[in-house]
Amino acid sequence: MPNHQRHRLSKPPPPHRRPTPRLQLHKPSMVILWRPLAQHSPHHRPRALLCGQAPTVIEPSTREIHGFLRRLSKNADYDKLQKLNFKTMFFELMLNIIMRMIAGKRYYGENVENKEEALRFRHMVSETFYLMGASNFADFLPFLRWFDLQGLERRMAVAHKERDAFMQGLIEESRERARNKTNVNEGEMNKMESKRKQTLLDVLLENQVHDPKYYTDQTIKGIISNLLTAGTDTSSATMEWALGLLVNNPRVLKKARDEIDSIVGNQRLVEESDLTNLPYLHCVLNETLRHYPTGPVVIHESNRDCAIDGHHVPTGTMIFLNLWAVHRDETVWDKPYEFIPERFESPEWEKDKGVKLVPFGWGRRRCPGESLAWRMVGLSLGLLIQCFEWEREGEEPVDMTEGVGLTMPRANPLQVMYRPRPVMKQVLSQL
Ligand code: HEM
Repeated sequence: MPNHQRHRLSKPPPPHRRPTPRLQLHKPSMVILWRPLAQHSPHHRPRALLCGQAPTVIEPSTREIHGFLRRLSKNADYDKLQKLNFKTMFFELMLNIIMRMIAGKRYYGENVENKEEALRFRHMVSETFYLMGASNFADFLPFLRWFDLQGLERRMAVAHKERDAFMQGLIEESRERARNKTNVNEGEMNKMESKRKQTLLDVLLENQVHDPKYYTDQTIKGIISNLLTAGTDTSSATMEWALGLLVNNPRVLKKARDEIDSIVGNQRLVEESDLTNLPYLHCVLNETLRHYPTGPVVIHESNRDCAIDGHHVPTGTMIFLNLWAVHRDETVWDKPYEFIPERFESPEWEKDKGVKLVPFGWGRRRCPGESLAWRMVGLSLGLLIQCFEWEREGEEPVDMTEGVGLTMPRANPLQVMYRPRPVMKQVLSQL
């Protein structure tokens, strides 16, 4: 940790008053500690929503990923490698998956139902993500807020209003559908239901009926916004890093493909239920998230006095945890800068799980979307490996420079050579 940051830690109290250390962190993992901090409410949070609603999630995401494969293979040449610039492709894929889960809608790519609504959504997303990553001088010198020199405060207010109106529109639509459902007879209802799966919004509005004080419209809008902002960028950036790493490491790519070929074969596509039988793919994802944790800095607050590395940390201290540094700590990892998925194959690794590798954070604020991320990213990556050949453009490795942003974006869009695998031609033609 740089000295200018270290001196901000308060001095440890005398040994007899030192509390037992609660956070066991390696040196480079601590960045900044300071206090005090505005209290946030530890109110009950509906974590179970992401784990418990699996059936509504799986099917739309699989369909969405199949659509993505179709687009990649449609006009591709099976005999010749061609260049592919991913630009925002994975980001749009993840947004479509998550919006299908939330509201049964997709706003990117082919067959978008409501073009005008899609345009509004896309504008809202690009503005939100821009503002999330923008550096506001007023955060460091609060009096500057009065002048709003960068115009960010005004833009944030406008964006918030637009987002709120958009989300409220989705809530009203879902509410209207629920109302119609209660007004039709059973036969008609079965027909309607077979067309449309229950969405997360439907579930949240059902909860509102039972617990209106907690599930207000405001809370529901907050939950949706949170899922959209926390779940899309992180997952799509992980996909981009994973594919870049694989293209730069053909040995690993081949091993992952051999595993898929031997377990799943070439007569059908990888399915979500296959993921548990593909341990090497799992290792590849672990190693990707070790190199590029797409939530690289996690912010927690100490809820009681504790000690970190001998320094007293009082209650209410805001703690910045640098996961990127934890994952590259030479005292913890063997050859931390090399891409070696095999390191997660050793039985030793089982003991260190959740201690050395923490891309989803830990504790009660740990990422609630972890299992969804594993399924979305694991399935997408598995299918890309199964269906296509991937190579770098020339002799030079794919550029892996890290850009600036909250979720460790690439500095430059991922650009690789690809072609559909001839052995998968029949399966791909049926998509
Ligand atoms: C590879 C993909 C992902 C990574 C690396 C990731 C990583 C993280 C990390 C590091 C945190 C902070 C945890 C902490 O404070 O200890 C977090 C929080 C969160 N994540 Fe994820 N995440 C991913 C995907 C998702 C997905 C798919 C969703 C849901 C759609 C999601 C929803 C959330 C939410 C709502 C929070 C905030 C939790 C809170 O504040 O208590 N994440 N994520």
